[in-house]
Amino acid sequence: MENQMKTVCKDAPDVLDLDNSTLIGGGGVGDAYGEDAATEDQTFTPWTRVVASGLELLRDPRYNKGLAFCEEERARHYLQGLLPPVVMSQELQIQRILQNVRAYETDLERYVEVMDLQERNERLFYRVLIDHVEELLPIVYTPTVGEACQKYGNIFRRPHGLYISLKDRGHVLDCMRNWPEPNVQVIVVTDGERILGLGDLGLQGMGIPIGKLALYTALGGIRPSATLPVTIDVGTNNQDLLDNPFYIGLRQKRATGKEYDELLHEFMTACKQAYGEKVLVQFEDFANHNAFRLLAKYSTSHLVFNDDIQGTAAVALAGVLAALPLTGGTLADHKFLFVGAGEAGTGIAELIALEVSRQGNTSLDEARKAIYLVDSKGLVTKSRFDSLQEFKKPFAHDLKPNSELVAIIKEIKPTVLIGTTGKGGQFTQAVLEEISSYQEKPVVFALSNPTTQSECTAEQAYKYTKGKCIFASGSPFKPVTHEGKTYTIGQSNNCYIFPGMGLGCVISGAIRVHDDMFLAAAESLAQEIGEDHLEKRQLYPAFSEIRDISAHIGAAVAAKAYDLGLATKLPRPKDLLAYAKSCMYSPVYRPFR
Ligand SMILES: NC(=O)C1=CN([C@@H]2O[C@H](COP(=O)(O)OP(=O)(O)OC[C@H]3O[C@@H](n4cnc5c(N)ncnc54)[C@H](OP(=O)(O)O)[C@@H]3O)[C@@H](O)[C@H]2O)C=CC1
Ligand SMILES: CC(=O)C(=O)O
Ligand SMILES: [Mg+2]
Repeated sequence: MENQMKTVCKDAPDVLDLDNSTLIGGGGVGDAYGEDAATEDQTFTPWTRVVASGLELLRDPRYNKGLAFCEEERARHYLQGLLPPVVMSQELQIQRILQNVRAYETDLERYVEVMDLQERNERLFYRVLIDHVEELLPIVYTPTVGEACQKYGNIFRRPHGLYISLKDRGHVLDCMRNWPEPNVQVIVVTDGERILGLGDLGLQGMGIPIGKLALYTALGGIRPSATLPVTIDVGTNNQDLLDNPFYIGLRQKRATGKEYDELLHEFMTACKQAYGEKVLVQFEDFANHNAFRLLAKYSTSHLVFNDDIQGTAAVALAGVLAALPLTGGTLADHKFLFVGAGEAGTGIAELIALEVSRQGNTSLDEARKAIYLVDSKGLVTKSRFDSLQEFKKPFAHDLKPNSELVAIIKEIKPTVLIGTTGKGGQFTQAVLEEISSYQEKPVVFALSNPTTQSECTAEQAYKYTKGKCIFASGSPFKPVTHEGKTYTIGQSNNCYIFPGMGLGCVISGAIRVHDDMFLAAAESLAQEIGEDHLEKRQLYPAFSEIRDISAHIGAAVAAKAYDLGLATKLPRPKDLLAYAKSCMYSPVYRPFR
């Protein structure tokens, strides 16, 4: 039985590791409950292990099987009379759930239904999600999760995850200790300031860490009990939310400066205190003025990465690598134009430059020369150097200022156009016509999420380039038929990367995340694309294959961690892929004794 125990008393031992029946943080050997270690003037916690039964069992989502409890289990666990007489297989339960989900009129209703299931019967939730991932990913993830975050206060039913606010300063660790799971391995944390391309949603951004971690489990096989979604509430500058009576966060403007930094630091420190050195912390949907500096600050002391900067970089690089057989040439033969020069844009730009420099044995600066950025003020040029944010400076070119995208494309003639603006519709008809006027097979990625913020739709991309482009998007689009040929739209979304990245870190016991681990993840993902995919211009594999793909990515990431001396799980398994697969959580019902 997984234990639910936690330290609630200052004088009691710090961390219980009941799997090993040893005490970490004080006390004698085998003194798992801290009784011997406590002196007479200290209080200690009277720990008990309880076996869930009866209604408690039915109400515990980790163990509940609903109507799937068999007769013997019902008898043994005091469930008789608490359930209707029918015993239903998990397969039939899945069919019933799907029928209900499909009957709703809106995707938001489907979201509420599916997330309710997560709160009721965790294994059934993951079984349905894994077996029907292509249908349900757009519900639990982009685009629907965006709408859910916008309306989170209104659809709020039960708390899920950890809410840490400015009010908790000085006792963040206590908040973390209130979380019932002692063996957390992956934390996804946001402060809600840049939720997808929807801006500042404050505490309502919580839907994102919850959704991302559901994918860590469903796509990457991380145990649900090892995942912890966190939202740090420092207020919001979204006036509509502040005025909304149903808003669930602090009703104040965002804290900044020292106040912000101290809370974040307390949180980062508490992560390690509560879960040890090797807990993976994924920064998610922070605004870029915090994202880059938090990543720089904590990447040398913690196992952290920023999904929007680094995860996105790996998935986009994988897509470009996969497109090379169609475009011809090598990565170094391409010229890249990024429209949107923030976390996603410059993150991808840097990883592409790193890959080019590795492949060609050239310097990073040399590789960056083929990469151009456009931000809200126009082309990133040397003339703007002094006022540019640090992360844009390496890509400033000696060109004249220009804020007109078609004119910029005319001048630079990129072969790869990548949108990461968070602003829908930037790839207009004129933009798409221009890039296809000189390029036989332009690569066009519209990466902004959710669908409403996409730089163009898949249909527009194929229509305005007259079927020439090789297109991918951040949110899902249905296949497009243009002049009799049907194109499958690959979803260039970091959800292809972070589950495998997490798996790789966990199975190797990695202590730090290194850029080479993202290169390894990108190369592994690109290898999944074969001629049959390229025939349909599909740059990413089907999500139905994703668990196997995550295992491959996990093995590649772990291998890199071992090669770099960053892995602590020794000896290194001989067959990392088999090991990765063997570690993955599977949500089949377990028989209870
Ligand atoms: N597909 C995927 O996996 C991912 C997609 N994304 C999506 O990418 C988008 C951006 O995210 P992120 O990079 O973190 O956000 P940032 O805020 O860090 O960056 C946005 C960038 O877009 C620029 N911009 C805004 N409006 C325009 C415009 N009209 N023309 C040109 N540039 C413009 C901004 O300019 P300025 O610097 O001047 O403000 C900024 O450089 C979001 O929609 C997000 O959902 C993000 C991560 C992963
Ligand atoms: C996918 C993602 O992380 C984003 O849009 O922010
Ligand atoms: Mg994100």
